[in-house]
Amino acid sequence: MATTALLVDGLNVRFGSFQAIDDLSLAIDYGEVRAVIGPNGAGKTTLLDVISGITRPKQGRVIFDGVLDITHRSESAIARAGIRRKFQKPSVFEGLSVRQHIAIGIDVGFRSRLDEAALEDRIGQVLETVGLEREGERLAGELSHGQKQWLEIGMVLASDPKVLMLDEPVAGLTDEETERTAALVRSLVRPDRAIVVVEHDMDFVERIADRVTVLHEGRTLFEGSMDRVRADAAVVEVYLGR
Ligand SMILES: Nc1ncnc2c1ncn2[C@@H]1O[C@H](COP(=O)(O)OP(=O)(O)OP(=O)(O)O)[C@@H](O)[C@H]1O
Repeated sequence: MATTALLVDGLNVRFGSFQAIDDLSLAIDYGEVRAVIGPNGAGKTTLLDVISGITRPKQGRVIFDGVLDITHRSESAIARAGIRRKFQKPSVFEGLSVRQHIAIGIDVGFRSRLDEAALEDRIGQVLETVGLEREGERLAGELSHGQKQWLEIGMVLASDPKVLMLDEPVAGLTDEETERTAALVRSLVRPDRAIVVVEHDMDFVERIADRVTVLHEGRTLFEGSMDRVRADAAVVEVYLGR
């Protein structure tokens, strides 16, 4: 198995005359939690958009699993390949139950390999993983903000992704919910999975990240452990010191 889950190579994204991603290269390994941090407008969400096939780069490539060039694949093909994302804004279906959400997250290809009992088992496992095993029959609209975030993480987990991308998973959560989310993210680490998290909450990042990539103006400003990130003068100058 390749050790590199995602290789981003010489990526450039422009919006009109604005260079959102500027010759960015980085490698994210299986088995790690990688946090991507940086000031507003640094290009973090744009990077996730390119990896998930929503935004087309002007130049550069994204290679998945060592061999598969996903740069010009469709969003659905990239998702089917095993790259899943939780978006920044919670977007649950208020009138559907928690279980129904997880069933939706188990994609058709995966589902066709499961009989009814196996499907129910899978839904139960996912609910237990995200701590919603007692909420299965509730409508998503009745959940707290934190529970909605965990439900969305459950939806992306349901198909057993190789790459899991979480865009601001603790925005708006209480301290206790943030702590639970950190424990949840760490529980999802596996040797054959890479987890990429974009987040502004630095204490949360410190709890979850094996390595941190600091973006600034579409480029990598620094990469390393959170300790080293906190000690880097340039990072303090453009981001942490603010
Ligand atoms: N579709 C678009 N058209 C024009 N400009 C865009 C588009 N998408 C993003 N941008 C601009 O590109 C820059 C990078 O945006 P991006 O959302 O990637 O930043 P970010 O690092 O995720 O910031 P934040 O922390 O605020 O979410 C921003 O200045 C943004 O306004």
